[in-house]
Amino acid sequence: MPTATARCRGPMRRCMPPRHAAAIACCAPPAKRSSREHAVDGARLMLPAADPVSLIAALVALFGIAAVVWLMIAAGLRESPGACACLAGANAALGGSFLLHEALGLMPPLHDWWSDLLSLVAFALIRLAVPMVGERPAPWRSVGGATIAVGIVAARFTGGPATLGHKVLIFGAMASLAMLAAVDAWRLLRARGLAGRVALAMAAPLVVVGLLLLSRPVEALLAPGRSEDIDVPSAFNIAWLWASLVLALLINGWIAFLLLMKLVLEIRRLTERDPLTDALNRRALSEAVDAEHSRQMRGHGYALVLLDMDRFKQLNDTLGHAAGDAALKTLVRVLRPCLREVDRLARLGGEEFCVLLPHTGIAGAALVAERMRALLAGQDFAWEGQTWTLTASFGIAESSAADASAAEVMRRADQALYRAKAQGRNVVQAVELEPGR
Ligand SMILES: Nc1nc2c(ncn2[C@@H]2O[C@H](COP(=O)(O)OP(=O)(O)OP(=O)(O)O)[C@@H](O)[C@H]2O)c(=O)[nH]1
Repeated sequence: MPTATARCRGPMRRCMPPRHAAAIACCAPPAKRSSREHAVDGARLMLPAADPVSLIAALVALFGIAAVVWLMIAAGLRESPGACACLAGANAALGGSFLLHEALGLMPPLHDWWSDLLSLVAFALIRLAVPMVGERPAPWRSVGGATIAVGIVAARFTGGPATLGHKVLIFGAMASLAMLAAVDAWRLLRARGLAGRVALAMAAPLVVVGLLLLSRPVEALLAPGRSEDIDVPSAFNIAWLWASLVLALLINGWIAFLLLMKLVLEIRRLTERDPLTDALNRRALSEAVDAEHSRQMRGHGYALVLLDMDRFKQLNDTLGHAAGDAALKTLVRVLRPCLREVDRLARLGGEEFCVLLPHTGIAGAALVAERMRALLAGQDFAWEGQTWTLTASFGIAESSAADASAAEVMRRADQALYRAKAQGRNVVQAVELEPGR
C-alpha cells in the first residue's frame, strides 16, 4: 500500500534508507524552518507516534503474523480453506509491499512499482476472500482480469509511479476492490439474517479502507510533493499509517470473527438438527418443550402433536431403505408449510415426529393436525417409477396447569397416537384433559 513515488529527492537519499537519511539530518546544523514545517510538527505532536519508519515496521510485522495465522487456520482448522489462503496471501502481499518500499534504499533493483503491484494483488485477494467466507463462488475471472488490466495500464501508460495518474489508477483500483468487498460482505451478512444496520456496521471497516486508499491520490492532488513518499514524517502520512495499522487489525479480526460465528452456527446446527430430514432432533425439541412448559406457569398453554408414518416398514421392504429415507424427507417438506414460525417440528427417531405448538389449545392443535394429515395423504410419493401414498397417524394433547412436567403432556399425546393407530391409521386422535384439570 505504500505510495509509489520518486523517493529520492537528492543524491544522498538515493543510496540510503530513509532511517539513515533521518539520522544524518539530525547531525546537520538546524536549518531555518518554514511555517508549513511548524504546522506539520504541531499536528504531529497531537498524534501518538511521529515516526513513519516504526509504523511501517509495525505494519510489516502485523501483516506477517496475520499471514502465518491465516495459513495455520487454513491448514489446521480446515474451515473455508480457500478464503483463509486468500487472506494469508493478501496479508503477505501487503507486508511484502511495505517491506519492498522500505528496502528500496538498500536494494536498488527493486522499484516502487512492484510494491504497488503487490498491494493491488492483496486487495484483489481480499475481494475474493469475502464471498468464499460465505461459501459463495468467488469472482476469479472478473477480479483477476481487472487486476491484470490495471497492472498493465499502470506499467505502460501512466508515466511511472511518481505520477498522479499512476496513483489515481492504482489507489482507485484498490479502493474499488475494498468497496466491492464491503458490498459483498454486507449482502452476505444480510443473507445470514443480520439486521441491516448491524450488517452495515460490520462491513464499514472495508468502506473506511476504501476511503483511506482514495485519500492518498486526493492528498497528492491537493498538496503536491508534501507527503508523496510515505517515509516523509508529515501529519498526513503518520495519520494514514496509524489508520492502516488499526484497520489491518480490525479487518483481520473481523473476518476471523465471521469464520468463528460460522463455525459456532454449524456446531449448533449439528447438535440441534436431525441430519437426514433437517428437522429438530429429540434433544432440541425436549429443550424447547421444557421452556414452553415453564412459560405455561404464566398462563401460556401449548399443545403437542405426535405423528408416526403408517406402514413404514412395508414401504422400506417394498421400495428399499433409500426410498424410506426419501419419504421421511418428503414428510418434513410437506408438513413445514402448515406450521407457524414459532412452531417446532422435530424427528424423535425412526418414522416418529413431534410438533410443538406454543399458545395453542386442543381445538387449534386438532385443526393443524388435520391439515397436516390431509396434506400428506393427498400427495403421492414417487420413487423410481412407482408411487406410494404416504399417510401418518396423529395424536394430540394440550398442556394443563396441573401437569408437573412436559413429560405428562407427551404421555397423553402418545396415548392419543396409540388410539389413532388402533383406529386403523391415517386419523387424528386427542386425549382430552380429565374434568377439573
Ligand atoms: N428408511 C428408513 N427406515 C427407518 C429409519 N428409521 C427406522 N426405520 C424403519 O422404520 C420401520 C418402522 O417400522 P414399524 O415400527 O413396524 O412401524 P410401521 O411399519 O410404520 O407400522 P405402523 O407404525 O404400525 O403403521 C422399521 O422397519 C425401521 O427399520 C430411517 O431412518 N430410514
